[in-house]
Amino acid sequence: MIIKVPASTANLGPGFDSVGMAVSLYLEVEVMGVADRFQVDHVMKGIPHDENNLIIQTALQVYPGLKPLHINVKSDIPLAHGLGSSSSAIAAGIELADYFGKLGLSNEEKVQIGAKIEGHPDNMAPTILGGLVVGTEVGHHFDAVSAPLPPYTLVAYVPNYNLPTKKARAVLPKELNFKTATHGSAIANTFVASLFAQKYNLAGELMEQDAFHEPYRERLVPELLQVREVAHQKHGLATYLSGAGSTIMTWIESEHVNGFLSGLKKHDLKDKTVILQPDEYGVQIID
Ligand SMILES: Nc1ncnc2c1ncn2[C@@H]1O[C@H](COP(=O)(O)OP(=O)(O)OP(=O)(O)O)[C@@H](O)[C@H]1O
Ligand SMILES: N[C@@H](CCO)C(=O)O
Repeated sequence: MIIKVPASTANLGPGFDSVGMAVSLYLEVEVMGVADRFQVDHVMKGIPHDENNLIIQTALQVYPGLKPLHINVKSDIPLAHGLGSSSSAIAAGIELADYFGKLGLSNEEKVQIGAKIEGHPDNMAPTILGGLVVGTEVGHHFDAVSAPLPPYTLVAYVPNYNLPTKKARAVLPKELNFKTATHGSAIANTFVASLFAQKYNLAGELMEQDAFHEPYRERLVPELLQVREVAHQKHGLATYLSGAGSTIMTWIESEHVNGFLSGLKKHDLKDKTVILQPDEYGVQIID
């Protein structure tokens, strides 16, 4: 059995902690068989190979009766770079638990469990459900609504430094004043409405008007404004900090991708770029 889990891009500007989209980079977990102790084969630096691995930790949390397994993990998702690697690992763990524990979890239950472990649902929901998802938890109940898939290619500019979510959340303010909060919320509301109405020019404009996190995180990822500037010159729809960073995401029509990539190089923005598409399927089990 192989569990195939997409990466995700969260926030999309003003949708802090509530909007995210699955994208076409993947984590694959192949179950090799039962074993005497948990064994996780992979080539990711600094990631445990035993029961301390996040995938196994999650599986054991969801189904404590899980017997030791030997699994092989392959991943294209860079760690701590704002592409939801931890949510993808957690989603894989939930699937392992569901499969071997015969738990029969619904997608909604999986999102609920994952969001609790991750702490916020904006990566978990699209990772599990696929597509572009808007969601929140109120009380102990999680609600997610899927929006139409946007007809854009995504260019991820992946700086060669990582940015753990914990560090990127530590620079956020503890409080916002009332005026900033209500205006930020109005921007986010109108942004979400424009996604559902498929009014992408308006969505693009509002994606660059976040008041909740980018103003505070810009100094951690100074390339954000530079990449955005190039995107404006090269027909990009919008550029935002993907998740907690460090990846900078640009939505752009496919015919303009090459021009944008050349523009980045010309402006000495030479870190890795990855061309992505929205993933509409979410986590999949391949028998
Ligand atoms: N495939 C994996 N196997 C085990 N642990 C993983 C795996 N992928 C990610 N992790 C854990 O998650 C951590 C990264 O989580 P973090 O929330 O900081 O960033 P991210 O999820 O990549 O980005 P963001 O949340 O901003 O989208 C890694 O340092 C590692 O501890
Ligand atoms: N919404 C989260 C995504 C990263 O996990 C943040 O921006 O901190």
